[in-house]
Amino acid sequence: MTLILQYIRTIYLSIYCVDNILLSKKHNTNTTMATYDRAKAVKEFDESKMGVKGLSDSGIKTIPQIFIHPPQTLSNIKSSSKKTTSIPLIDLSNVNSPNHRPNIVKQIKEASKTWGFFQIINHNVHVSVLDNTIESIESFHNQPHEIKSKYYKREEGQGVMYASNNDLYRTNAASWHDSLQAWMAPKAPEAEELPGICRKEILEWDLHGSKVAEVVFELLSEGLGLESGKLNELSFCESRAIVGHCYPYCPQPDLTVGITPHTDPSAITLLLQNQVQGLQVEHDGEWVDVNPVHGGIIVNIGDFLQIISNGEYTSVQHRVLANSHKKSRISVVMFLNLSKWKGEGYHGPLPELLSPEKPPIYRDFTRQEFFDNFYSKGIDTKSFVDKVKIQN
Ligand SMILES: O=C(O)CCC(=O)C(=O)O
Ligand SMILES: [Fe+2]
Repeated sequence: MTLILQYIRTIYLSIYCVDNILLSKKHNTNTTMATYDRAKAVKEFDESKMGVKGLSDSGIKTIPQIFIHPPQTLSNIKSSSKKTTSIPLIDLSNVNSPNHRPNIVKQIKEASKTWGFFQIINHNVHVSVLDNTIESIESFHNQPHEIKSKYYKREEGQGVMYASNNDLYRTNAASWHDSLQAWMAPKAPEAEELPGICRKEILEWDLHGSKVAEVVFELLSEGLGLESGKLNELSFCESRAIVGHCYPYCPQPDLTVGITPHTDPSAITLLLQNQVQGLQVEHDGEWVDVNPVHGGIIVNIGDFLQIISNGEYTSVQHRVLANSHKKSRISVVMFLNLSKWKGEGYHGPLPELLSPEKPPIYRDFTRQEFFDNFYSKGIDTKSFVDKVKIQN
């Protein structure tokens, strides 16, 4: 995923914006109109720098062809999600109480195994911090074209970016969302490049979110029967990327998607969302809605943790439907990633988890291999996990 690409190239913080032109060029979908020049249409859209929000605000009644997904992506887009089920809700209020902690660890372990997703409440971050972060991302996306377009960049490796159809989310058709992305790291000089309109709030959430992530990693370590600090030793919390998505109203939500099904390459991801529904998680072969819980923080397991936990935890596919509500859907995602620049070395299932009864189900791999993989592919497949899986 391009997150990882950025990760390779940008040690410190940057914000960027990209679109899926490059991929669109590679994956020109067949079209019934022989005259339709997809690459040209994508280029024009990109050069307009208006983003999906701009298109939506212009009052269009039909979406441009570049956003129309092939039937295979759309076939189950309307599949009714189980209304009675939802991802586990875990209350962290007594997380430091020796009486309650084992039960919380048990819940986290179970959720990470069966769902790959859970939602935490009473996590010690004031709800106003979460609300302000979401609102500031919304304000960024609501800015007039003249201001927002200054941040619009699509070349990889560039610093500041606001995104339309970020190529993190590339697929063979554009998806109906814009993003603003920030790389966070200690002493990041590029923090100055964050747009003024959401800078303060992003930095605030970065501070609190990192602490939440540390606690979650402790609980996940304990769930694996490891020392509490084991996963934090791998310093995922030092390599953070924050992405502020905006899914504006889509006039034809049955023809496109907000984000195509994918798993995250991170160790874990923290996600905030406003009250507009759209995120779905695959569970038992069905798509289940992730209902907004005010003040909740959604956590999901990424591919990297699935591998190093030797499959104890699961990185699960999720997607976002195109937004049929008039109000924009906003989500703020914090990826806690493997650090590219922390030396060389091999990764793979943690040796502490292996025994003759529990042999490794994934082989070891180098950091380079991990990053090269995400550099070269989109987010639509889970190929790295499949690639390192030991076949027997
Ligand atoms: O917007 C969302 O709720 C999901 C975003 C997501 O899956 C991602 O950025 O990887
Ligand atoms: Fe994701």
